[in-house]
Parts: sequence; structure tokens; C-alpha cells
Amino acid sequence: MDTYFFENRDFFANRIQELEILSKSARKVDSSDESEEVPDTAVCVRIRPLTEEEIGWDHIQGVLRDQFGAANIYEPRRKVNGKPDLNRTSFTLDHVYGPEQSTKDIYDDRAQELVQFVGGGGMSMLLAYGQTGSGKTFTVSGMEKLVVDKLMEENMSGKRDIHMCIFEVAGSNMYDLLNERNPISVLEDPFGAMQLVGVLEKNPTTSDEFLRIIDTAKELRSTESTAKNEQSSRSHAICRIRVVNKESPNSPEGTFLLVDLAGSEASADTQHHSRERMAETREINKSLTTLKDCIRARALWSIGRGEASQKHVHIPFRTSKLTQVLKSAFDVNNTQTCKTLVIACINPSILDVVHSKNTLRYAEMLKVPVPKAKPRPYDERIPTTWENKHVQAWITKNSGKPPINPLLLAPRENGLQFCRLQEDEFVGRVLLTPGVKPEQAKLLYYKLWALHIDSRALMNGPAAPNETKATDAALKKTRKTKAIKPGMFFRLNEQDIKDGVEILMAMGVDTAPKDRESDEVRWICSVVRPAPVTNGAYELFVAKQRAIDSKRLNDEVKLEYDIHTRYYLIKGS
Ligand SMILES: Nc1ncnc2c1ncn2[C@@H]1O[C@H](COP(=O)(O)OP(=O)(O)OP(=O)(O)O)[C@@H](O)[C@H]1O
Repeated sequence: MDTYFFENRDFFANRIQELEILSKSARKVDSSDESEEVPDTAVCVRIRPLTEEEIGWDHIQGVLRDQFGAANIYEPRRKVNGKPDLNRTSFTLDHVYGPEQSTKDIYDDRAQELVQFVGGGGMSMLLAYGQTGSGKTFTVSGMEKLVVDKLMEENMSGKRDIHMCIFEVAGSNMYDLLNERNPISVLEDPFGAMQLVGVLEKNPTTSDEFLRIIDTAKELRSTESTAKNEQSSRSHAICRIRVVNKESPNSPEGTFLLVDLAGSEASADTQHHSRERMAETREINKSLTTLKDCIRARALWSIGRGEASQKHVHIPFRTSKLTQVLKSAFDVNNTQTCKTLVIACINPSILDVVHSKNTLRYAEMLKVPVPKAKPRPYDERIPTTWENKHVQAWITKNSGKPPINPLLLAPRENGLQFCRLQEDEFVGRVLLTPGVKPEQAKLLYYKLWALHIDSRALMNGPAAPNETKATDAALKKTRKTKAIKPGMFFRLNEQDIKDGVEILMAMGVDTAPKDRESDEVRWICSVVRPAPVTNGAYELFVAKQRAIDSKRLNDEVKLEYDIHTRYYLIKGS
């Protein structure tokens, strides 16, 4: 096709221009734009500019971002009568960045919030996917610089410890790029977390030092690349940054994973068809397919979070070394929420459109369709109807003393996203406000959950103006008889034990209409289960709830959260 393209180059160049003009009036997008963005997983496209070399070779741009924000791929073809023609396919995904947009534009738009999220004890993962030469390393390197600058700027006062390591995953082997490519391994600890064994972690204290370390790792990777024939694109490079809040040992540590994935070309496209090389390509493709399955499964779970059908979601992370290393980003049992940003990198040359199409198809498969729901109008009693300004106002009103900074706790989240924050992360973000104690953070978290639970009754029926009053009255009534407060743990009597659940945590008074005679106040409680691995340790499942009469909650148990094991332990044990 290359020779055919050059023979008809002017036809293709003019036809693409014509079709782009036509597409402004009549638009047909092949990929579905009928869905919303999956919470916590964004899939974007970056079309790089043609390089000077490609321009010198007379290549033209075969992938363009149109004014509607779609990526249009023009594929040259020869009709049966021998005349040239073009096929157009359009993809939208969550956002398409054109050649004129810089790494900083993408950072401001998408990655900045990932850094903030990590600062608050969350986990963020940025992945660059695409064929060799599509701009993955360019994008990840640029992002690393911006992420490091931001993290270090926020750490001016030295309140956080920053740890970082850079390593390479090649097939089933892993090499430390900060320690002369020494082999390293990954092992699952008793808590199900994947630990890197033998990796060297550095502790940079300035932006310059951090970037020098990254450059050293890059040199080691590129030295290998010349020596070992394009190894750079045959391995996945991962930079892991851990952020530990020194001032508040109880707050969870944040993690940022920046992943420059191996080139996604098919075996037939590799220049060297040796057995070894074919096996390597197969291994890479297997890891990329598993990665896609893990991201999809996690995204599906996040849409149906808490639904019965999603209880036993299978995330096949064990199938490849790459996904084993990244396990915590997909693990639905991880108490840390993970935000993922995938950047599908595209080489715009018309001679590479087949690869570009494959890249976009892969990216499309990562996107799980979320049906557009008709938004419910704002209701101050229903947190899931709140916009970010309502979330911030609620924090200001309810945070107690010292006041919690709403910009640090919920800089962009709407009510639904705010309710979805995991406890660890919520607490971690609250603790970014100086002087706030973990107890105050937890109280606010339980307050939100109590409100969220109360709101379920309202969601199911017409607006009930006296509902909040009913809750208050019920709360007053319980207070008179017994001091049950949201956040307290209770051991159940033998007859109340169901499905092996012996302990519950009180969340809020049940305001749903009563279908029984008794006027006993009922509490919505979250389930607490013994941890599978450790005696005397418990896990709290906030979203798994039971309603129970308050008189059944009389055997209080003191449990306290242990940040190191991420379990609840019997107080004083
Ligand atoms: N957005 C961009 N703006 C300008 N030049 C770019 C951009 N993206 C990539 N390039 C250039 O394109 C070339 C290929 O980019 P890069 O090395 O990042 O590709 P890659 O996908 O990482 O390749 P490999 O898989 O082989 O490592 C480089 O010369 C790079 O400088």
C-alpha cells in the first residue's frame, strides 16, 4: 500500500480535506457516544504531530481530530476498478487531544486531579498505550515531569516523604532500572497486596533530584535498547511514587503509577521474526489483553458497585506479570479508590492507520458504557443529587472544629462521587487540613453515610417534607433510651447472627416506612466480618447493610481502625 499511496498522494491529501469539511455538516460517529464517563476510569486519545522525518518522507496526516472532538481515521484503499478511495472511521472516547495540544494541556485537564488525589492518600494510575513510535514515552516523560513538579511543590514544607522506584516488566521478568537492571520479583503478602521484592526505592527531596533519577533510569533503558535491538518498546516501564504523610501517620499513603506500556504491534509487524522475538510479542500482547480485561472488569464493578450481581467480580490479574504488579489498582477489595487514566497514543501518519485503528479499538474496549440516567433534581437531603458546590457547602456546615477545608476534601467531586469515596481516602483527604484529627474525619464520614442511608427512603418515594424531622425525632427517641451513635460497633445476640455476621456498625436511623406494628426504632447498620487472614482483625463493608431494632444493639464492641493493616482491631488488643 505504501507505493500505491505515494502514487496517489495528492488525491488522498485533497480527499481528506474535502471529507473533513463535509464532516462539519453531517457527522457520523461509529463509536457510541450515548454513554457517560465511567467513574474513576478515563480513556483519552492523543494524536501526536507528524515528526520532521515523516514530513520529509512526504507522509500526510491520516488521523485527525475534528471539531466535534472525534478522532477520524482515513484509510487509503484501492477500489476494484483500480481507483483510489478512502475509508473513514470515527472514534470519540472520553476525550481526543490533537497534535497541537501539549502534554501540559492533558495534564491540566486530566492528570492534575490524579496528583491531588494521591496527595490525599488515593491511588492513581496513568497508562500510555499505542504502537511503537506513537508517543508513549514522550507523553509519560512529560507527565512525570509535571507530576513531580506538582508533588514537590506541595511538599515544600517537607511534610511528606516521597519514595519512588522505576522498573521494567519484560515478559515474566522484572528489572530494577534504578539498580543496574537487577532482577526483582513480586509476591502477594498475607493481606493480598502485591509487594515488590528486591526493588531499590529512592527518596528524592527536590524536583531536580527526582528528575535526575528518572533520567538515569531512562538511560539504562535506552542503553539496553541499542544493545538489545529495540528492547525499549518490548517492555513495560513503571514508575511508582509513594507519598507518605509524615505529620499524620494515620492517614493512608498515596500511590501514583505511571506506566509506559510496551508497543502494541502484532507479531506479523515486528521487524525480526525470530522465535524469541515472536514469543516476546505474544507475551506482550497477552499482558495487554489481560490489562484490558482487568480495567474493564474493574470499571464494570465500579458502575454496579454494591449491586448483588457485582458481588463476585472476577479480575484476572494473575494471568500476567504486568497486571500482578498493578493489582492494587484493580482490586475491588482494596480500601483505596483508584483513578485510572489511559492515554491511547496515535501516530497520525496515513501509512500507520491500520495500527492506529487497532489502538483505538483497544481503547474503546476499555470504555464500559454507562447508560445516561435522567438526573434527579437537587435535594439537600439526598447527597447523590448534589453538585460540587453543594458538597462543599455541606462540608463547611458539618465539619465541626477546626473547620475542614472543602477544597482539600472534595475539590471536584459531585455528591455521587463524594459518597463513593472509600473511608481511608476520605479520612486521608480530611487530614490534609492542618489541625484536624482522625476522629473528626471519621465522624464526618459517618455523618455523610447516615445522610446517604436516610436518603434512600426519599429516593424510593415522593418528596416527604417531614422525613428529616422524622429522623431527628427517631434519633432523639433512641438517645433517651440508649446512646447509640453512628460509628458504634455492636456484637449481635446468637439469634440475630446471619450469614456468619456477628458484628455490625450503626450507620443511621432507618426512616423507611414501617411495615410492622412495633414502634421500636430501627438502625441501618453496616456489616463487619472477621478478616480472612488475621485473628482478631475485622473488615467493615460500609455498603452491605442490615436494618435492626435498636434493642438488639446492646453489646457494644470497641473497634479501632489500624492504618497499617487496614483492618479494624479490638481496642487495646
Ligand atoms: N506530542 C508530541 N509532540 C512532538 N513530538 C512527539 C510527540 N509525541 C511523540 N513525539 C516524537 O515522536 C517520536 C516517537 O515518540 P516516542 O519515542 O515517545 O514513541 P513510543 O510510543 O514511546 O515508542 P516506543 O514504543 O518505541 O518506545 C519521538 O521522536 C518523539 O519525540
